[in-house]
Amino acid sequence: PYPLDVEAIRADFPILDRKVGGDATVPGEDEDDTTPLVYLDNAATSQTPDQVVDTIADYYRSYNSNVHRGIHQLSQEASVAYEEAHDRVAEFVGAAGREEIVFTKNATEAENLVAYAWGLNEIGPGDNVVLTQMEHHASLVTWQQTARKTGAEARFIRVTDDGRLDMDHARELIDEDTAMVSAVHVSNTLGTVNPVAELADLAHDHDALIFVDGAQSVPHMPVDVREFDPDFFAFSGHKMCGPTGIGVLYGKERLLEEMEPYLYGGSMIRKVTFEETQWEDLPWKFEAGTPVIEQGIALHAAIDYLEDVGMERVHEHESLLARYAYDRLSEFDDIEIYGPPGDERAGLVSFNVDGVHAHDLSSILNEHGVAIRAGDHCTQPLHDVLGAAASARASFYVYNTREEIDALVEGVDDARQLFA
Ligand SMILES: Cc1ncc(COP(=O)(O)O)c(CNc2co[nH]c2=O)c1O
Repeated sequence: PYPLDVEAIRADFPILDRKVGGDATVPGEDEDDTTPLVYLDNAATSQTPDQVVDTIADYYRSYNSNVHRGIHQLSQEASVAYEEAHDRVAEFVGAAGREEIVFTKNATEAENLVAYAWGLNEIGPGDNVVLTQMEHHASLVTWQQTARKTGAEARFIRVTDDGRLDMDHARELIDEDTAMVSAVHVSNTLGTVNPVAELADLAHDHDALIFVDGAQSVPHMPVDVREFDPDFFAFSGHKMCGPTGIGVLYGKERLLEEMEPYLYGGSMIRKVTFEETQWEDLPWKFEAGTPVIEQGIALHAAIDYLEDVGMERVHEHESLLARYAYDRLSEFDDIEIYGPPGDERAGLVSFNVDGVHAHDLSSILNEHGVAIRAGDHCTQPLHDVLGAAASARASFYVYNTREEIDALVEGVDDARQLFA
């Protein structure tokens, strides 16, 4: 049995009834020799339930308007919905309120916002920024380039052979010259869940800030920033049943208040004269121009959907699938699985099959209707550490089943036979 009602959840995602392969290019057309879709690429992007799609359609059908309280009913309705979406996100991650929640277009932009609006002004020669070897490019490249521009040193906490952070090395690297620690909460390649509370304590003990990348944690487990006290925290709506085009930056109000905006224009101002400009209150100061209105309202609906399922149950379900996938793939002695053991990881498994390039494996799996990700998962330096140019990654969500993992394993076995 599963900790959640998978069949009821699957009914909310019509895309999961898709047939792929054969000559079906769109549903309903000639569906001979096609196979049912098995969607196992959720770390890249999740699917979107009817409840969220309906929310988007309803917005455009009945109260689409620009926000910031135009003097007409549609704008009032859209403004309230957009502002309340910030309140809902704040509640979901344990923030104090909407003034600590900035909507961006994705998690990558959230990282860049802090690098530009805080990093370029606060980091200088002699400082260092401490990252980890398992960072996604959204944080690794952003802080690597910020260090380069400011004359600071970029340091990288080592990953151990079983895919965990080397915390002794972290204690060595984080010192009195550390300005920022930027660490991924859950690795999108290894599935490792990092000790972010311990990292935050290390940073704060040295008067450094910490930015935690929550893109792979917020969608998959209960997250409360009050439990690990990050100064900044980022995630994306499209990985958590929401639409593309929205990310979230959580920042401590005190820090966001002190920071200068780095995108200027309408909506983010209170008063403009030819000589000077006064900024709008938080969080609007960091939301220049027409914001991600529909996306914010849809993210609110996505959070309602996930909370209705229950984040504890989401986490339990994915842990069960991760263990099952890890155990099934471990049956083959020519498969290398990256990251910690099956019972100590988030809901994804990256691996390689001896003699089969990840891209070839992915295309063979596609013929089986199985969608995984193959490549470097925007963690190229980590793949250098792993000694692999690419890896295959299966990643799970609330609507996946053990039978879908069996289909994955069957396709992997076919590929092994083909290339053996
Ligand atoms: C840990 C992590 N951080 C940041 C990002 C960036 O999120 P975005 O700004 O919404 O793109 C991703 C997306 N990861 C992936 C995107 O596609 N495959 C992936 O593994 C991620 O997994």
